[in-house]
Amino acid sequence: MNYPIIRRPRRNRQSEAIRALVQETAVSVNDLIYPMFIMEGQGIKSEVKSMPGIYRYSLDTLLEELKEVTDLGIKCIDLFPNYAEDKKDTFATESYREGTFYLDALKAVKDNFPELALMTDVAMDPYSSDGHDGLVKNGKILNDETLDILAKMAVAQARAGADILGPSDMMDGRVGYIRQALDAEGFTDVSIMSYSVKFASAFYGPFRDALDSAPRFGDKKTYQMNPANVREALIEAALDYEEGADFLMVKPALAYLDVIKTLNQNFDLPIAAYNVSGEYAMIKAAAQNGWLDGNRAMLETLLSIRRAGAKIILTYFAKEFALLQA
Ligand SMILES: NCc1[nH]cc(CCC(=O)O)c1CC(=O)O
Repeated sequence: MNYPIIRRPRRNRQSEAIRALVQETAVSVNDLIYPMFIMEGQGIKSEVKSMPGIYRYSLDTLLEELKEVTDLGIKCIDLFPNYAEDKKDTFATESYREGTFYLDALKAVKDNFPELALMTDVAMDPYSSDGHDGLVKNGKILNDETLDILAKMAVAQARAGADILGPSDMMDGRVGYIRQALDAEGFTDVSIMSYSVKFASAFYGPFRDALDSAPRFGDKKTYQMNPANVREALIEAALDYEEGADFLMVKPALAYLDVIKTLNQNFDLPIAAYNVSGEYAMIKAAAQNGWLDGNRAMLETLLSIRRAGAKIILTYFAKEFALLQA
């Protein structure tokens, strides 16, 4: 046969060395934020059932774990508190009261690991007896009344040493409101990574197990976005940009790679994506059953999120990824 093949893309795939030369995207441990869970107590390391390899720590065991995590080169963690049911109330009072185990833990983490960038979540759900991200009245989630609580929470977390605050509540106007509250208290250097485009997703299930924070009634569809929408994502992102966010986040990641790409093309701020609990659980479950190669699926997943345009990935795989590189 005499058909002339002029362009042979396979030439650029013929060896490991050449493949490395032409590789367009890479994942580095520098890109990763490791979400971790803390609870009150001592000597606790309790595995989250739906998230194999992920634990709820008490402060003492968390500090031990952080030694390992930081030695592996992880530079940022996002610390979520698990509150006992009897500490929760309508107003999420524990989220900003001085001397709570969580705020004290933030201080301790910062004292012990001053180089570590410490991120926190700003939303009412782990502290709310209604399990919602905002204040509930007569079955409705109130927007403007929630902002006051979020601002108190944000200032308390900043005071405790948080470097990056992650408003994950999806109330309107919260980034600007929190920015103003932080600046008024002198925390002009504390960053805001806004959960700008957060969808009402089934993939948060395991996280809500970890924190016992599932909504007690209804769902989150009046504040989290409809998974069908991407043009609306531009509105949310533009508002957060104007209100002073330092990073824009898309959450979840895998079912929303097009949204990540759209944001990356339209905004010059660093784009983050949250590879959420359900996305982690799916790969873990399949790997445990021997249905796929967990490490390869992890690497491919992280790479796809970077390729879509996220510079930063919040992922429960952070430690495993770092261990593989080490
Ligand atoms: N507002 C709280 C919050 N912050 C991060 C997640 C989910 C993270 C994950 O699934 O890994 C949630 C849950 C939710 O909105 O219901």
